[in-house]
Amino acid sequence: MDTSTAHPHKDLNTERAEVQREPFLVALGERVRSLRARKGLTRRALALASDVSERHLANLELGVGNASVLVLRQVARALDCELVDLLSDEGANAPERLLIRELLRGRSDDELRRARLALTELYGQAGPADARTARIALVGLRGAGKSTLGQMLADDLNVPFVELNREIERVAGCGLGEIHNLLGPTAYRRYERRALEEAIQLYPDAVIATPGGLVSDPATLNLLLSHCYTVWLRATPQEHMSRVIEQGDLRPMAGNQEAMDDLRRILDGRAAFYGKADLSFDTSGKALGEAYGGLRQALRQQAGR
Ligand SMILES: Nc1ncnc2c1ncn2[C@@H]1O[C@H](COP(=O)(O)OP(=O)(O)O)[C@@H](O)[C@H]1O
Ligand SMILES: O=C(O)C1=C[C@@H](OP(=O)(O)O)[C@@H](O)[C@H](O)C1
Ligand SMILES: [Mg+2]
Repeated sequence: MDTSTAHPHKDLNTERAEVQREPFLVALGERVRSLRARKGLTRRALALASDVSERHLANLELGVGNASVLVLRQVARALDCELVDLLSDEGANAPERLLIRELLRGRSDDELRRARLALTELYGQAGPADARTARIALVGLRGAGKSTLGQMLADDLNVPFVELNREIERVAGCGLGEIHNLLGPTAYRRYERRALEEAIQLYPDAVIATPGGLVSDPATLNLLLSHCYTVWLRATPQEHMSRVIEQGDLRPMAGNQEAMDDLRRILDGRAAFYGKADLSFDTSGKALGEAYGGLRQALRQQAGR
């Protein structure tokens, strides 16, 4: 059937453009328009200020085309907002978020940490202060000694030792391998959070060895920091690697240099997050017994345990 007689060519194109408009680009365009209106700028004025043609800007505002990141950055600068404000509704279109962000702007890391603690308190997410030191959680990369030193510490303090990996398997009803391979990383993180919530409920007094990747989920990290006295067990990348190999995991041997580079990158990427722990303890260059003695002493001095 020849539809072109029923629908003139131009209408078909318009219709197609309507159908094909990508909702994300439409929302992006609406945010640009709304930010521009709030500033009281005409499209022409914004075009001038951002050095983007009026036509290009019109397309952007209509959600047509796909503006480059650099063009978006120019528009954001001209609107005096962050690039992310164009991309997400959590930004400049929500007045409270905007006002809070303004209060936090330029603060030091320590000031931000105090703001986080105050918010944790305000939203009832903090555990009682004394309960926090009763629950010691060890964080760090594979081979840090979380399982080994954790078990020794629990025996010494005469409290249960909780290997969170086992709790995750219990919550999921299958092995870690199955969770990763069959259900994927998002499901894994969900089980990990649920396992930690349950462990906090079940064990007021314990030593918890956490999985190395736990710090990559901010909600789970918040939960951990607010309910446990946390200790980052540190080691050099070489020692992480040699300890893991010594435990019989020969996989990293295959491409040692590549595996070493990966390990370094993972450690670099996580260090600032592991660093949020209440205590950092360096295990490198120490025999196991010596490391344990040092950890025990640091806990007595810093946490009164
Ligand atoms: N100074 C040290 N601190 C911690 N572990 C050490 C040290 N020296 C040797 N090790 C060995 O390194 C391994 C650490 O592995 P593990 O406790 O399983 O770490 P994680 O649970 O953090 O992955 C253990 O076999 C432990 O005996
Ligand atoms: O560092 C990581 O990304 C991981 C470390 C492992 O835990 P351990 O640190 O307990 O060995 C593993 O269980 C986890 O799935 C991923
Ligand atoms: Mg372990």
